Amino acid sequence: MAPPCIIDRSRIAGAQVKEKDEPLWVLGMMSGTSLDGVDAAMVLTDGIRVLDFGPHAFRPYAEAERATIAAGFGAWPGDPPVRAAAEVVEAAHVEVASRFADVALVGFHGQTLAHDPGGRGTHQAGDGQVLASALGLPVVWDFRSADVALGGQGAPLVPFFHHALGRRLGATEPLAFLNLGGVGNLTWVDPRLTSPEAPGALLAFDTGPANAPVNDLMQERRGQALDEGGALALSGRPDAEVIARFLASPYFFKVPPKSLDRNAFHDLLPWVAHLSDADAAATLTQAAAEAVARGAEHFPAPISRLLVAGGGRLNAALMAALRAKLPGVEDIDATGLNGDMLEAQAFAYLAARVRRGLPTSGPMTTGVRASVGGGQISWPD
Ligand SMILES: Nc1ncnc2c1ncn2[C@@H]1O[C@H](COP(=O)(O)OP(=O)(O)OP(=O)(O)O)[C@@H](O)[C@H]1O
Ligand SMILES: CC(=O)N[C@H]1[C@@H]2OC[C@@H](O2)[C@@H](O)[C@@H]1O[C@H](C)C(=O)O
Repeated sequence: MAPPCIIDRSRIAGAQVKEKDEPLWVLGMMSGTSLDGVDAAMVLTDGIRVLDFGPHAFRPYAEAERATIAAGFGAWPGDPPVRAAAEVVEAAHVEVASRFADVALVGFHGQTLAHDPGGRGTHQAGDGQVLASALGLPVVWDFRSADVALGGQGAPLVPFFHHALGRRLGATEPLAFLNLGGVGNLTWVDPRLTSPEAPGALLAFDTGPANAPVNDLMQERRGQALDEGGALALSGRPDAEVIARFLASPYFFKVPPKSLDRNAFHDLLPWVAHLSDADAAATLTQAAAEAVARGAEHFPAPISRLLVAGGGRLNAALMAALRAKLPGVEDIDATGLNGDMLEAQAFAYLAARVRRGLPTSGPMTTGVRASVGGGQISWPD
């Protein structure tokens, strides 16, 4: 059962009749591939500029909730485990959203259970109408389907937000944003171009597995969720043969835009089965950095700053491996942004774009044929 909603409803009616281009406080929520929990963050935005950042919260999944969602990995709408997974996702989001006041609009990503853009499509568990009814707020959700329907990868979607951030930071030359979640994704941005839709403004794609393989290893060998700080990886040595085999994977020879399912590199663990815990962790961590370096070869022009967001930036072994391979690697927190909340903030920004009818992806971010606005809006009953 969702807790009572404390959202200030007196403000909502006003928000809904506001001019579409007026800035709104939007609550964005993301449940990422690592299944640690729900990130929620407020952004003041008109869907073009990022004007301010508001409060944020993290709502971890309990062990039983995580197991229920994980049982739905690989499942498609209508498959038996999906209903239970979606109910957990919806309840957790309602619970965390209820902690915020003065929300005018919600951006709800949901939890990706399966992603096969060239085949069955993409599937995020969680129904935006359930949230809209429970919260009494308009909710933008189902951000990826329209892009996939038009031939796009449906991911990554954060790049239009990265473009807005590049401009907010006052950058005057190309820079890149790297997200190190369960999967990695990289966005090259030219902030001199005012619109993310302008040809040459962006190039984005998933780099490969980031934290997911090392998390899986830690779970399997040590019963731990992650390699805290990268300590285990730092005590080992990467295995060159495994790295070479990894880099021979067909994914690295695909030209971007391209995207990955969390489990796309599931076969990595058997490849390190013969290694000690430390060497296996070092190898999987190095592999994530090598994948990013391969990705950077696709940049249309050199960059001097690579801003790293996502939980992987807290892994010292991963950051050291990246710095050894690429110039300009910085923890994005050093710029004043919040590397833990970037994806949640992105879905706030994208929700504001959907509300205004603006595109959320384009040929150079998802490979979609033409710029497209994903997302549907559900209204409170
Ligand atoms: N202190 C830490 N030390 C090492 N690794 C960490 C630390 N904190 C987080 N991580 C790693 O970051 C992961 C979580 O990152 P994040 O929250 O960015 O992923 P996500 O949003 O769930 O995934 P995705 O971006 O792929 O959807 C954890 O599962 C862990 O592997
Ligand atoms: C299908 C899906 O949910 N993909 C996620 C995943 O996690 C990271 C990477 O793979 C990225 O493509 C995407 O998430 C971010 C938020 C995005 O769409 O930009």
